[in-house]
Amino acid sequence: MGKSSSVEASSVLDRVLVLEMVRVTEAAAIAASKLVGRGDEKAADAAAVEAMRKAFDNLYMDGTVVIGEGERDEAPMLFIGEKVGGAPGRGPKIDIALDPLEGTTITAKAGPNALAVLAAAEEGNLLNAPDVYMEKLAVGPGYPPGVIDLAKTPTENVEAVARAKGVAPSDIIVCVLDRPRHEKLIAELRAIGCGVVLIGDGDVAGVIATTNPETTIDMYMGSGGAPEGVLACAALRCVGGQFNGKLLFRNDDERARARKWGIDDLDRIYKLEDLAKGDCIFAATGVTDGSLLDGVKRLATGKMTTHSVVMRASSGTVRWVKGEHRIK
Ligand SMILES: O=P(O)(O)OC[C@H]1O[C@](O)(COP(=O)(O)O)[C@@H](O)[C@@H]1O
Ligand SMILES: [Mn+2]
Repeated sequence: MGKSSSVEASSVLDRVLVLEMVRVTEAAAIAASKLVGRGDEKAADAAAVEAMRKAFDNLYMDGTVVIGEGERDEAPMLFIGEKVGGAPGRGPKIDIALDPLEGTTITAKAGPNALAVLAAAEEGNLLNAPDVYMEKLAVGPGYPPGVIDLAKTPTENVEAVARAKGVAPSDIIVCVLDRPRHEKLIAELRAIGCGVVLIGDGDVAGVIATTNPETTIDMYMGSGGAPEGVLACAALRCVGGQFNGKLLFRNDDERARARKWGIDDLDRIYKLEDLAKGDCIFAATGVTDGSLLDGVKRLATGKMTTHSVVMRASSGTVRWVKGEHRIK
């Protein structure tokens, strides 16, 4: 663990068949899609979890969930530490970070950008992030290393990105989760003239949006789930971009959780490679239409379509996969 060279690490992931990961996110997205707009977040999440759990059985790997639905006592399936994959004790040892339904509320309300998501890496390469909040700061590819710095103010970060992009700070577009806790941040950004794209939920898609010029989003700022931070980092490792993240603790119980997962420095600012290092795979399937992917569509022809992406850090290959499935 940790000591293998990147060549060895790559061959470990090769054996898992990168493309097979898409079948897992497809299964979760299809299951959740039946609950789109039905107002039942829990049912949608449960459907995605169950389908993803089952789909893992078809993969030749000895997988361990390192980021999942919660701790063993609070999640019946896909809890942290759960073994997944069809070759326990035999197949390659893979760590899995997952969010079978990223955007439960979005799904319940039929909003944009709900995804089924997972990341896979060689054992030890994904941060075992506790289920606490994380302060996030991200920018897409093409900027000088270190252009963003969470130790600096939002204004300073916008100014640095604007300078590097050769535009005025007021030309910078920042994506932020629409939450009362972000009032001050939003006011600061608007005071310097930034465009603030407020999203209701789904910061995995929000962070990844910085990598796609078509979204016009330059930066991502604000706090959201730490597990979602690690998932987004796995994607940025594949397509480029920079990320800073800092765990936020609301009480001693959350601090104790972090220590339990081996996190000693509670004030650390994590960079991209601290959260997802070495080779890794990121896969996602759209549940509802969004900036990254279209959602699951049931057609009158008796077919349904899915849209997925699977990418890999070592090669930088990004594959867009359109699936056509028979409706059973
Ligand atoms: O809603 P909160 O507590 O602000 O948490 C933000 C987190 O919730 C989400 O918006 C949606 O998370 P779920 O997958 O649990 O529905 C994430 O994208 C984000 O990181
Ligand atoms: Mn989520």
